[in-house]
Amino acid sequence: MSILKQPPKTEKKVPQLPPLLLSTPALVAEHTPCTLHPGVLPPELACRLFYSMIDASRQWKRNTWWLFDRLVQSPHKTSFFARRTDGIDDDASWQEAARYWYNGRMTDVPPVFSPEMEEACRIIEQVVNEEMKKRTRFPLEWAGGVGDDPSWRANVAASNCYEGGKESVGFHSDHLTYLGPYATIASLSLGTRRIFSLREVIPSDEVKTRRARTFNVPLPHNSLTIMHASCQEQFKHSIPPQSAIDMYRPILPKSSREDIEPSNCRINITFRFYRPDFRPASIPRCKCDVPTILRPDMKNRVDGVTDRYWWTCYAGAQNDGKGCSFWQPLQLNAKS
Ligand SMILES: O=C(O)CCC(=O)C(=O)O
Ligand SMILES: [Fe+2]
Repeated sequence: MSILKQPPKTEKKVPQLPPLLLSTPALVAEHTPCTLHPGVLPPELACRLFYSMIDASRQWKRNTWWLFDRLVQSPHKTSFFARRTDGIDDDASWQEAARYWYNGRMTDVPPVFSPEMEEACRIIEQVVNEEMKKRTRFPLEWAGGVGDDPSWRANVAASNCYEGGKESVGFHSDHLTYLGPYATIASLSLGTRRIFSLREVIPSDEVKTRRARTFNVPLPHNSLTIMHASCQEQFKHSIPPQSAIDMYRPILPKSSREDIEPSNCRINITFRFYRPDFRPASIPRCKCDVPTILRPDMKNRVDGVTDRYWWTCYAGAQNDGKGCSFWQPLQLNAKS
């Protein structure tokens, strides 16, 4: 009896797609869960805010954390701010909130928004809420508490300073620990124009049929990028190093006694809304007795209703790389 051999299986190759440059707000909205808003602030305010953040950034620090058995440092400087007028109640809570920005490191009570940040924040809140009205809300998204105002508002901000083209941030999605699922993050760019890269994380059951594409968005001075709900669940983002950058030339001198100095720095301020139902007391602690972090299950996302999130140990980032195996699914009731 002869044995008939099956013909060898030919796996269909999924073509790799070249990076796509998204140079207009319409292209950004078409390909990503983000919107781009050029010239968002009055030019004089954007310039004043740039100068004040550059001055403040002299005190900012590089983030440090343990990656396996190596202590690593962020390739840019960073700072975290609390908006006292709205939100978390006491200094201890603010301190705990800031801790997540510094990879679990305990910090002093964070500084409050400067007058320029406050002025910019009010304008940005309006732009974000107008934009959110045009979009369908996800069931797990913040919809306001009982008797609460459901509009998006910023109660914290995190800021980064990238000096020159080599400073960067690698591909990541932001932790959802205090933001909750389907968060909206408003990201203001000031100074030197840099490229913002976005890449989708393809769910495990689709990797054989499609590939992720990198989208590159140039972010000019005084532009707002809104990372809308689902961006942290579906996409990773980064500011890649660049071999060449254009210097930013402010429209006004820093003071009447000074000349205009071009700058090679980019300041980024992300305005964020820490949800009242994701406050320190409600966040599980792991076996190391450290508050855990909340991550989306990006590879097994489903439909925006039954998506999964995990609380995981974060002690390892500050504890010689040694954490515990704590892992707990987030229990959520979709409000629709
Ligand atoms: O600088 C930027 O535009 C992005 C910063 C960022 O992704 C972050 O701080 O989480
Ligand atoms: Fe980020």
